[in-house]
Amino acid sequence: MQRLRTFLDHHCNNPALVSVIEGLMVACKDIAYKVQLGSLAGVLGSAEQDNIQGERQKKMDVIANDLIKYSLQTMQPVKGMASEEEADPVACNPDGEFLVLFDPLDGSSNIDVNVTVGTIFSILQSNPGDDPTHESTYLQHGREQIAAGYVLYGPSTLLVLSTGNGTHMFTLDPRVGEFYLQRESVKIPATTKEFAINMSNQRFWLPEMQKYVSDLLRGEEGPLGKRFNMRWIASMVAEIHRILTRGGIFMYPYDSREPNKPGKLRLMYEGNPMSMLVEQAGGKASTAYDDIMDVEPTSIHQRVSVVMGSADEVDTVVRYHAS
Ligand SMILES: O=P(O)(O)OC[C@H]1O[C@](O)(COP(=O)(O)O)[C@@H](O)[C@@H]1O
Ligand SMILES: [Mg+2]
Ligand SMILES: [Mg+2]
Repeated sequence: MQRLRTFLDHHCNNPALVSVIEGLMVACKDIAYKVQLGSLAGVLGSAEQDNIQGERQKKMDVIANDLIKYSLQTMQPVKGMASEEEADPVACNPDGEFLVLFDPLDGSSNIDVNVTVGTIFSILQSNPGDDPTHESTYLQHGREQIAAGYVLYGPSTLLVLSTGNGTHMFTLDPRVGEFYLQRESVKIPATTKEFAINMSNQRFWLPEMQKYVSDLLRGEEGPLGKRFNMRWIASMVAEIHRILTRGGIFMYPYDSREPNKPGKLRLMYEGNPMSMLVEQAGGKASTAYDDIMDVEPTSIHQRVSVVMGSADEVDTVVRYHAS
């Protein structure tokens, strides 16, 4: 079995990037340990405060954010960071070369019911002279990511990673504290019969999305000509992991509940890194109109409509929106 470090030494010819990924994994192993202990470590429940997005934080959102933040601040190659749980970017080493954007705990509404959550991260190259306290420093297209990944805290702790050369899965052996290669160059099947969407928002979707989902629900009797199965975990990391493992389509589209926002999920630390992992595995990632990684970033907490997974099914959704 190949250790993460050995794999990275062979597949990533950027030692500074390897050291950042390894440093992130030290923090993520600590998060995994605390998530596993749960109430025994006193980490469940609400933090009784809201984040910048007006969402109530869980204790574990704050703990995970602090663990990653403090570890990035000690890494020489990291110039700055932006997090879902931080209103503003945080400066690290002014001479660093990388910017790290992250969602410290995705799906955190699941933490109190012992369902899978995860950490999502995106790594960008910084330009010399850029100010790490300025939001504009971080506003690069998804295509410019040099690495993206997530760590899944489920029955096993997994790292799913791309440095631009395929998407690879690693499993943590908690007995020795090492990640080992589980699957190299995963491929998402182009077709699927499984979809994931929060159906309770149906009446708020655009008519095009309503039409697609209602055709899909008609199964083999409808125009899509096949019977679909549905899953909704309310944890994007867990849904994308299922899709990377066996295919499927995941959607959190625009809806009219907050008409001025393009969607619920965040572009810079949810949409973009997941899009890179999905595309590197042969899938597609769209807003229903354009590729997510081509969306022009305007703020670090920007929202985006998300349709990603099996390529043929994403194409079908885009066709419904083109007509
Ligand atoms: O509760 P809803 O509206 O179904 O939203 C679920 C979605 O929200 C998220 O939990 C948002 O992420 P956070 O938990 O990091 O805020 C996604 O993981 C998930 O897909
Ligand atoms: Mg999230
Ligand atoms: Mg989160």
